[in-house]
Formats: sequence, structure tokens, C-alpha cells
Amino acid sequence: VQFLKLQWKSCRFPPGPTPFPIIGSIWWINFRADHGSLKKLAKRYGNISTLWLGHKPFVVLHGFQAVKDGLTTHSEDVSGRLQTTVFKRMANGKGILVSNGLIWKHQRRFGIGTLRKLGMGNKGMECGIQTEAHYLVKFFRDTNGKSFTKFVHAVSNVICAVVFGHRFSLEDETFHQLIEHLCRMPAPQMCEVLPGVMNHIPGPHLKALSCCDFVRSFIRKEIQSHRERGTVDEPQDFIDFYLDQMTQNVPDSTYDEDNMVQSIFDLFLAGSETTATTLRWALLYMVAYPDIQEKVQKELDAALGPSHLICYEDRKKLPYTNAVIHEIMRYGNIVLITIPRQAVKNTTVLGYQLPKGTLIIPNLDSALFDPKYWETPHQFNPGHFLDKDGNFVAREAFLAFSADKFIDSHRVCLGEVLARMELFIIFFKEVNTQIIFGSTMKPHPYKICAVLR
Ligand code: HEM
Repeated sequence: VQFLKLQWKSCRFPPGPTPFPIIGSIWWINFRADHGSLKKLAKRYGNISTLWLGHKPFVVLHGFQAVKDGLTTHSEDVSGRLQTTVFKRMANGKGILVSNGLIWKHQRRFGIGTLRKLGMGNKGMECGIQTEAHYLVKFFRDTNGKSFTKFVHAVSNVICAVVFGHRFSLEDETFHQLIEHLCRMPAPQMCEVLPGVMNHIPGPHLKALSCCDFVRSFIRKEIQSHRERGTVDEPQDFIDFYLDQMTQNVPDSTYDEDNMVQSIFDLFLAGSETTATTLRWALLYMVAYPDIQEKVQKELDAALGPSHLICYEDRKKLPYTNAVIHEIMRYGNIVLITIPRQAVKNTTVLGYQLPKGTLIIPNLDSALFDPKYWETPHQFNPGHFLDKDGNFVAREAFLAFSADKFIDSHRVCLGEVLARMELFIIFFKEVNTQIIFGSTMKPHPYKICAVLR
């Protein structure tokens, strides 16, 4: 009976493999939503298909057009986030990244507005990024080439300056603890499968949750020291602005300390590892494609010179470098599928009527490698972002930050402009001050025994 019920239910959704009670249809992709299995799914069922996790349908969007139309035609309808066990333990419905409804609207609007007031997109934040880029290169010189491990420190420090009003030294022990806990936080999936049981069994999932607690208590200490300092005439950082907002008389206000802590937590979570990983890919590609590195260095030398203090505006004079950074983001493809969306009301996606609560998985990877939109999708080719005269061209299929151009619209990356500034300035600083090369190929460690002849 359960089987028949499920078949009846699945008829109303986009096509997909046959679902069975309990296991659904994810058996068809070997229980793994990775690049290869989602490609296989699209090949068999088309650009919109359904996977069932037990009795829960996930609608998968594949290819640039499907991802774009699916997320933007009725963008507000598909702007929800699923409240999974992990997300509840991580955020409890607060903050920006996985919240919904009024809390999400308030916190997101406040977050964007405040980041702009604090200089996102202009000189304000540029200065903080230049400072971090400077310390990275200094650290590189002092340690003879080990700056690569410090990307996450540099980009987290930019966020520290914005939210706490100060940066940390790269040697600071407390800061190291913050970074360590931030990096150990990836979602503990087992809690999703067996929530009740996993809460009592030790393992990486409990470690990840205790890392969340550490980061939150770190943020609370900073808020406490702001409170002790008392009100300031001019708010200097995110916490100042938020404390001020809490005193305003806003109808149905959701501005409280828990939401402040979680919003700051979300900025760290969404903004540290993402940007740092992209920078690590950047260096790897410069090692793998030395001819491209050389062309970037030539363009920098010709347009700016070695002692120039780089600013984001300079990208307009550096079309090739700008194209290389975009190609790093496209080819590095760090997100694969974006955090699943949920329909907040009955809606239509690519002609299918989807009921409220349906989960939607936009496969960003499939847009960044869509052969209809990229000339050589599986090659690292900065030419994707250049016209025949060598001018930089933006590409509509470049959905690294999700599927909408406008930050004020629903659920796109809130830190896109900050990320772009960081990538441009830090990449410039690295390539302009050093030649990046890989060391020799070494054999894996092995044990050897010599016997006398
Ligand atoms: C290379 C760097 C980055 C990439 C590739 C990236 C990508 C993304 C993607 C794909 C999403 C999901 C959007 C959706 O649901 O459709 C997202 C959301 C978000 N990002 Fe980023 N991001 C980056 C850097 C940053 C930075 C630097 C910040 C802020 C400091 C940030 C803050 C956020 C926030 C708060 C959200 C949640 C928005 C919401 O749910 O309303 N991101 N990002």
C-alpha cells in the first residue's frame, strides 16, 4: 500500500527513478548527490527531475536555463530553507543562512544594509582587505613560502574587522582557536539520518556541534565587551549597529541577541571557508598553468607596477587578470549544489505545479559547466570571460553565487561583493609579489630496508 501511495504521489512531480518506501529513490544515485550522479540523473530524466529521500521529494534543477528559471521566475516562492535536524542544532531557526520568514527577512535586510554602511563595495572594506593581503605576503616572506595555509585566517580577519571592529594578529592563539573551530564545522550528516541516536553517540558529528557552540560563545564575549564599553556616538562595527538596532522600536522586531549571534556566525560560516578555498584553487591553477600566471604578471606590470596599492576599481584596467579570477571561480566550482531551497507556498517551477514544502536542489555546477553556454567547459580557459579584443565580458551562466544578479533579491549570496573584492585584492597581491610554483613530485612516504651484498 505504501509503495502504491508513493507511486501515486510521485506522478505529480517531475520525472525520476522509482521511489520505494523508506529508502525513496536515492538508491539510484548510490546514496550520493555528487557531480557524476547528478549528471547521470539529468541524462536519464532531463533538466528537472525528482529524487525521493524516503517520502520527501527533492526536485533537482540541472543546466543553466533550468537553474536560472527555477530560482528566479517565482523567486520569493522558492526562497525557503529546510529545517533539518542539523540546521536546527546549528542555528535554531535564527540568523540568515538557514532561517525563514520574518526572522530571515529582517536579519538579511539588516545584514546587507550594515555591510554596505561598513564599506562593502567601497573604500571602507577595501582598506581592511589590503591590510590582510599585506600581512599574508609578510607572513609568506617570514616563513619562506607558507602563506597558503593562512588564507582562511586572512578572510576571517576581514570579517572580524567588520563585525568586531578589530583584527587579530596571525599568531594570536585565541584567533587560531576560532579558525580551528570554524574549519571543523561541516555538517554532521549522520544526525540527519538517526537524530535521536546520534545525539548520544560520540563521534565527529558531536565534535562539529561543539565547534558551533565554541564559535557562538566567542561571538558572545565580543558582544559583552561592546556592552561594557557602552554606547558610542558613531557605530563602528556590525555589533555597534546591531545593539543600536535593538533599541529601535520596530513592529514585530526580531532583533535580539540570539539573532545577532547567529547572523555573525553565518557571516563567518558562509564567508570564510568559501573565499579561502577559492584562493587555494587560484594558487593551484597558477602552478598548473604557468603560462597564464606569466600573462597575469605581465598585465599587472604593464598596467600598475610592483609597488602599486591595489584597489578593487583597478580590475577595470586588468581585463585578463579579472577574467582569470572569474575562470578560477567557475572551474574551481566550490559549491556544487547550493544549500537546498524549499517552496514556501504552492508554486510552479518550469511548468510543474509543486506543493508548499517541496525541496529544490539547484545544481550550480551544471550551470558553470553547461556546454551550451561555455565554449570549452572542461578546460581552464580565461578566454570564457574575454571578447575578441581582450575586453572583460560578464557571462550570464556564471552562477557561482547563485542565480540572481541582484543582492537585494531573494536568497542570493549576501557577501558576493565582499568575496569578489577579497579574491581580486588578495590574488593580485600574491601574484604581484611572488612567483607561484609547485615543488618537485615526491614519492609517497615508504619504508625501505638495505641488506649488505
Ligand atoms: C567565493 C566565495 C563565496 C561563494 C562562492 C559563495 C556562494 C554562496 C552561495 C551559492 C550561496 C547560496 C545562495 C542560495 O541559497 O541560492 C551563498 C549564501 C550566502 N553567502 Fe555566500 N559565497 C561566498 C562568499 C561569501 C562571503 C564573503 C559572505 C559574507 C561574509 C557570504 C555570505 C553569505 C550568506 C550570509 C548567505 C546566505 C544568504 C541567505 O540565505 O539569504 N558569502 N553564498
